Order: sequence, then C-alpha cells, then structure tokens
Amino acid sequence: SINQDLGALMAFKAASDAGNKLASWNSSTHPCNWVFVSCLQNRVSRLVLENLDLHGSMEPLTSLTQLRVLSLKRNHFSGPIPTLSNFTSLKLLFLSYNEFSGEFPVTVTSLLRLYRLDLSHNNFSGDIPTAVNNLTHLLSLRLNDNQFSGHIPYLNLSKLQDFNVSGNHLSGEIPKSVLGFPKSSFAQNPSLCGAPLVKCKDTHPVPFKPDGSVGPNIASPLTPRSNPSTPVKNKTAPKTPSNTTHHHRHHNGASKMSPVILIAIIVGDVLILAIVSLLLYCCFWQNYSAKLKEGNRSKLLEGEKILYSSSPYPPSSSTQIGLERGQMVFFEGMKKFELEDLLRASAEMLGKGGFGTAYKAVLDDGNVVAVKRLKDAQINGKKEFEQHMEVLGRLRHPNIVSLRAYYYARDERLLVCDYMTNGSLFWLLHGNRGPGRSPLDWTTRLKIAAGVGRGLAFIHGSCKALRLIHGNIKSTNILIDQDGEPHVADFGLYGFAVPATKSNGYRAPEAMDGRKSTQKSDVYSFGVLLLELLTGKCPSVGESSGPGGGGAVDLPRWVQSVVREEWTAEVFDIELMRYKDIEEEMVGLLQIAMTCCAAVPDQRPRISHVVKMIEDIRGVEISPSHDTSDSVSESPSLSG
Ligand SMILES: Nc1ncnc2c1ncn2[C@@H]1O[C@H](COP(=O)(O)OP(=O)(O)OP(=O)(O)O)[C@@H](O)[C@H]1O
Repeated sequence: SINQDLGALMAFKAASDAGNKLASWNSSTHPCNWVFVSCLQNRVSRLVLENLDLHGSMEPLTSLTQLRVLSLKRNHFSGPIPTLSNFTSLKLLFLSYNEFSGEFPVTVTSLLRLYRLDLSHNNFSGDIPTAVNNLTHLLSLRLNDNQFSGHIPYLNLSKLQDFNVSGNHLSGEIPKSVLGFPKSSFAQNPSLCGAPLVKCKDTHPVPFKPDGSVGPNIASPLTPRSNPSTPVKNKTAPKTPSNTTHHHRHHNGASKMSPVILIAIIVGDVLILAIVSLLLYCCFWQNYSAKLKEGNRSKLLEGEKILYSSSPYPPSSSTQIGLERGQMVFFEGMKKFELEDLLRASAEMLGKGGFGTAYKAVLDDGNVVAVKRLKDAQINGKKEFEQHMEVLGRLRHPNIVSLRAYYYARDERLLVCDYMTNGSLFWLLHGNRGPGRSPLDWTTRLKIAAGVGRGLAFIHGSCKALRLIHGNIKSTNILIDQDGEPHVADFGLYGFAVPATKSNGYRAPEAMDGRKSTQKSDVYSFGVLLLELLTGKCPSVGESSGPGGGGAVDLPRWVQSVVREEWTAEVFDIELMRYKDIEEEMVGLLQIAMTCCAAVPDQRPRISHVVKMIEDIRGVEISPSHDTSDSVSESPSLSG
C-alpha cells in the first residue's frame, strides 16, 4: 500500500540524506505530492533522485514494489547492490555515476520488464553474466567505466539499440552478436579484440551461445524493428533447433577445409562481386542519374513554358493588376510584384501534389516565395475561386503558411505563399534515415505537435459561419520555417478536391466513402500526424512519396493492437529512446493522439481542446530553447 511506500521512502531518507536535500519529504504529507516522486494508482511508480549528494545504501527502496522508473544517478551510493527482485514492474534503472561495487547485480536479470539498464561509472567487477539475456526487452545496456573483466558473453538481445562496455577490463574476442555497435562501445578495454576494434592476434574461437552453437549477428543496432503491420507480441523469432544445427553444420564443414582453399574461395567471391557491382554501376546508375537530371530539368522547363504561355501585358500598379487573361491579387504583407517578375524568377520545383506543382521562386528583389500552380481540378469559375481566395488570403497566424497573392486566368491559377526554408515535417521525420541523420528530438516534436494544433485550431475557429476545414492534414503539408516553427500549408484547397474514396493513411474512415470532410475528420488526421511524430512511422498507405521511416502503416490500428504496457518498447520511435525521462510525456501525447483517432467522429475532441491537452503535457510553454528535460544521454550509440 501507499503507507508501505511512505515507510520505505522515510527509511531511505533517514539512511541516505545526510545533507537534508529531501527536507520536504514529510510523513504528514502524501508521498505522491513529494518532490522527485511520482505515483500511479496511488503507489510510488517513479523516483528520480539525481545529483543530490545521497550516500549509503539503497536497500530501503527495494520494498517499493510498484516502481517503474528508478534513477539514483550522480550520487555517492556504495557497496554491492541489494536484492532487486521485488521491482517486478521496473522498466528503467539508472544507477550510473555512483560508487557501487561488487559483482554485477544478478537479481536485476529477473526484472523482465526492464528496457533500460545503466550501471555505468561505478566500481562493479567480475564477469558480465550470461543471464542478462533474460532481459529480452532491453533497448539500452550501459556497463561502461567499471572494472568488469572476462569475456563479453554472447548476447541474444534482439531489441538492443544502445550498448556500451567501454572502459572496463574485458578481454577476448567481441562476440558477433554485438558486432554492429561502434568502436566507442568497446574502447578502453586493453585486452578486447576483434571487429570493430583491432583484429585478434591469436585465432580465438568464435564465441559460442550458451547452448554451444555459434552465435549469429542478432543484436546489431542495424537490425530493423519488427514490422508493425505484423502481430506485435513475441516478435523475436525463437531459435529453432534446425536454426542452430545449421550454424553448427556450417562451422564443422568449414573447419574441415584447408585455410588456403577457404581464403582463395573468399577472395575469389569478393573479386567477382566487386566486378559485377562495378559493371552494374557503370551500366545503370550513370544512365539513371542522367535521366533523373534530365527529367527534373524538363519538368521545370515545361512548367516555365506553360507559365510563359499565359504571359502578361503591362500591369497597372493597383492592388489588382489587370491582365489580358488574368489577374494578380495581393494580400496584406506582400510587396507587390508583377507577374512578369514571377515568371522571370529563377524557379525550382519543390514537388508535385494532388492539387498541382509547387515551385520555389526567387524574385529580382531577393524575395523568396513558394508558387503553387493549381491543376484544373474542380475549380468551377472565377467568382467562386476569388471568393475562396479572399477568405484564405485574410488568415494570418504564426502557425499557418500565409497566402500572399494569387493569379487567376482561364487556363492558369497560381497561389503565392511564404516560402518555408526548412522543408516539410515529412522529410524531417523520414528523410535521410541512416548514418549522418540528425534525429528530431523530443522537445521539437512536442513543439511541432502543439504548433500544428494551434494552426489548425485557428483555421477551424477563424470563420464561424463557414466552419473552415483543412481537409488534407499530413506531414508533407506541415512546413517548418527558419526558426523551426511549424506552419500548416495547403489549407482551404480541399474545396477544389474530388471527394476521396481511398485512404492516404491520414484520412478519417468517414471521409473515405466520398463523404465531405469535416472539422472532426481534420482532428482524426491530426491524430494520425501525432502518431507519426511519436512512432517515426510513415502512415501514407499506398502513396510512396519518399523514403518511409519503416514502412507504411495504418497507425491508429497498429497502436491499438499493441498492449498498453508495451507502448514504450514497441511503439515509440527508436530515435526517441536516447532521450531520458520523457516516457510519461510520450505516453501522454499518445493518449491524446488515440482520442483524436476515435472511429466515431462525435467522440473526437475539438481541436482547441486537443491543443490545450498538448500544452498541458509539460505544463510550460514548449520551446526547445528553454528545454531542460530532454537530456541526451551520453554517447548514444544509435546508428540509424
Ligand atoms: N510554401 C512552401 N515552402 C516550402 N516548401 C513547400 C511549400 N509549399 C510546398 N512545398 C514543398 O513542395 C512539396 C509539394 O507540395 P504540394 O503541396 O504541391 O504537395 P503535397 O503536400 O505533397 O500534396 P498535396 O497536394 O496533397 O498537399 C511539399 O512536399 C513541400 O515540401
């Protein structure tokens, strides 16, 4: 009960807090209200006591049976770690930067829900036990900067993304199962050898699995996570007997062959492979890239040609510039220019969407704008188009892309908007996944979620009579400006669209059968966008518009299919695993996203309410410059 938790915390304070840093812990108040303590269902679930000059033993804490998160990082705890078997709910355990000593705390290996274990920067010694393999959920294992010795055991942890044993006294060859981790994961172990460190001098035997078979490379950080469209639980393929015998057989067969023949075969294979690759490169790639360049150029020229075909005549200087075949209309905040200026501007195609093609245009005066050439679609007539633009052109909000001008002619319709220098959210989330990518950190994602919500809430609330909707919320329509602020683009074009019949991954179920979108279907799409931010997965079913971050998925259905306890380990973007203490915020946003994605439109909240809920997640204005809670953990060894 909570009284038992209170007793444990008071005993711990009495034993460890000589400096009285926990002065406000007082048995006459409820422990769930104490600093550094969080509760779930009236039990202590989270205790983060970092850098508080605490000493002695953590023993009294071991009776907090409902603890999920425990961090005692950067204190002066010493001696062996007590028995931790009572922590059956524990998911994150951070004991780094203390003076703990003794053997690896083997009772930790019975905490089957654990997915982050950080024992780094202590004085642990002895072997790293093979029993760490019991911790099948482990994403992060840090044992660096201790006195561990012996071999690194064979690790069969398929989810492991972050692994560090550097700065110990480990010896022998690095097992193949952890081969994919970088050098820094193993550095400063003078007797450790094999890839990615220097080759072993003696031919050490390949490390064997506990059952004696040769270990395949399972725990590589490059191993992709399971495909979310497949059933979620127990995705680690069990090692079948045939599997292991195969490795055995291979190993035995190879050992019978003379090393010279073996080397000759390998060298031969590599040579053939290299020649074939070179030929393929010469034949196809050069051809392909030439075509690609030509294709882009011709598209641009084609665009320009059509633009020039509706070439203007000397314009007047009034707001509405009269043209023989069309009119350029400017809205507030745009320095007037002539259509000719636009046509003369150097243009670069940004992309093609459902409504037309977008270009970046640099005007003579250096102003950069985005120009969208609309396809014919369902634009009924000039009057209707103009009325629509008049409404859109007046909308101004820090989180929407401002429409600055438009041009209407019989066969040409252009929209001129602010150009957003940092591209779309789609590219920030899914582009360039792989080495060298800088991931989108958690605070930025939260800030984008709140900003997009505010932009959408503004659109929904801007014209009560018209009940404006966006109709096409998706990550390519969220553009980021030079300050990293998100802007909702392409609003209001929905009115020109043919009613949709197919899913694009974001569309609400009721908006797919030809029915009109509503503000509630916008909320659904916004919910999917939140799931995209949280999972890093691309929801664009059937629309391959770029490199997806792990395949296209029906995100609401997938998240629903994962049991809640597994959300953290299964659902969240692996790139977010490097940030600490954000689990509750992520779960909070996930819950909001799922409410937005309710199947019945009436059960979805209004967007203004959603924005409030997002802002309440952190309780302070969400801005990266004031961020303190996303501490990037030291040397994350994620490589993708
Ligand atoms: N104002 C802008 N500033 C910067 N880039 C833009 C701007 N408008 C569009 N883009 C870029 O051009 C690309 C194509 O945009 P466009 O709006 O034509 O298509 P889309 O968003 O992919 O699809 P849809 O037409 O269904 O909205 C977008 O992915 C975006 O990156």
